Amino acid sequence: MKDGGRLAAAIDVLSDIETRRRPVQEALKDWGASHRFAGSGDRVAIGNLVFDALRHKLSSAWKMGDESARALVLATYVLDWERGLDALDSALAEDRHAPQPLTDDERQRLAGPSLEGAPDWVRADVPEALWQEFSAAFGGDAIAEGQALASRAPIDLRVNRLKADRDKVLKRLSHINAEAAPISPIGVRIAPTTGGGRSPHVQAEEGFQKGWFELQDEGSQIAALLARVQPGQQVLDYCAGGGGKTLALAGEMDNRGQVYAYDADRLRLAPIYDRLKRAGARNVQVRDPKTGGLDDLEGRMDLVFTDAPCSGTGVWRRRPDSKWRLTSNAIAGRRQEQRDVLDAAARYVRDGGMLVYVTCSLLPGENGRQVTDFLDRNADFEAVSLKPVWDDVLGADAPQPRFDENGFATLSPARTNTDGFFVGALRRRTA
Ligand SMILES: C[S@@+](CC[C@H](N)C(=O)[O-])C[C@H]1O[C@@H](n2cnc3c(N)ncnc32)[C@H](O)[C@@H]1O
Repeated sequence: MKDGGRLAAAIDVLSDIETRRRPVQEALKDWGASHRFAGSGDRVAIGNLVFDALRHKLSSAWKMGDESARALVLATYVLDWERGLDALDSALAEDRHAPQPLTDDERQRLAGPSLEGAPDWVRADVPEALWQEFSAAFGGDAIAEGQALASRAPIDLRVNRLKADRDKVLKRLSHINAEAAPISPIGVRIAPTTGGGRSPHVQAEEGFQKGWFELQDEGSQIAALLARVQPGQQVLDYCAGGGGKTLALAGEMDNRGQVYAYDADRLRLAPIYDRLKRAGARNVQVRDPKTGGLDDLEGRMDLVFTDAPCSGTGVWRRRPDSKWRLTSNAIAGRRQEQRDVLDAAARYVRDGGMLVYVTCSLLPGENGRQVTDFLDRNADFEAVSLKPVWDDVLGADAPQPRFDENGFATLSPARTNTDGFFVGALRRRTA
């Protein structure tokens, strides 16, 4: 396919997503199934156009004076991909499957794109309904944070210390330009592609199959490292889901001690079994909510890790469609779940043990406020500053997250070049 056909396809897929409110991957898959002649390079380019158009939906619509799928895709090609107007004219002219030629208005807007007069949330590409809370979190940096959340994310890998070290993984992945991640001592990073570029398929690498590394954003790795788990400890991962954090915690324990992986939704736990096997993590016991309760763990855990359900505002780089779907009802629902999770998880912490609360949200109501409300309800817990832990585990010279007055940490794309994560640490006071 030529660029004209790819542009037309991206417009079709984006219209499908917008009009039928379909998940991006599903709409792309359907398009692929009904256009079998398209090569894999075409599919990648079309997918990239759609994802990038969603990332910059508000600012592109403002520049174009039009929020149609056509306007968003053309703006992505000319402005975000920096192909320019001449390339677009050729693409539209050379292919009979291409979209209609540019109108005078479109040409004018693409030639001199302007955000003049645009409100801050449009400049930041953050939904208007969330702007008040989002900007309260970041003050003068809010627009820069929104823009960083609208960029492409790198591929981050976590080296599994049970089976490999970072040098070994870097050597094996040098052909895909893997580099040491800037903050996590066990992180490996592959820079994001640009334009229609294809990301390497790291799961096809021998090192992945052998369990030397896992796909995991650097922010997620850091959240687990800040819990500072030690070999020999008793650990409960209370919202284990598919096991991303469980594996990261187990990777620090040298197969000594015990990790209990629990989730209220047994279907979410399903992938954990294969992942644990591949990683060689032998000290993890999965507790299925249907068959294995947690009563025997009450008051016994050195660390309870709660990677709570959240709005996912911190991972908009990777799931730009979720940004435009978020409703205030959904966020209110997550907040209630977070409160329930904290109250339930706290029961398992021993005297002097730690409760670590994590979200991939950047909204204060799901983060610091949730934890301080918990502290108000539970006088037997106290906040523990993560600042000294950060300096000790990651180095005082490493880029710093935002620390609030309790020493809770907020990582973000603009600040730490990671996904957005909140980490708060609490200790149960000794009697
Ligand atoms: C952010 S996800 C966990 C991701 C996972 N830790 C990882 O790193 O791959 C949040 C999880 O919390 C679970 N959850 C929600 N409410 C819960 C509850 N009351 N008790 C336990 N788990 C709960 C959800 O099923 C979901 O899998």
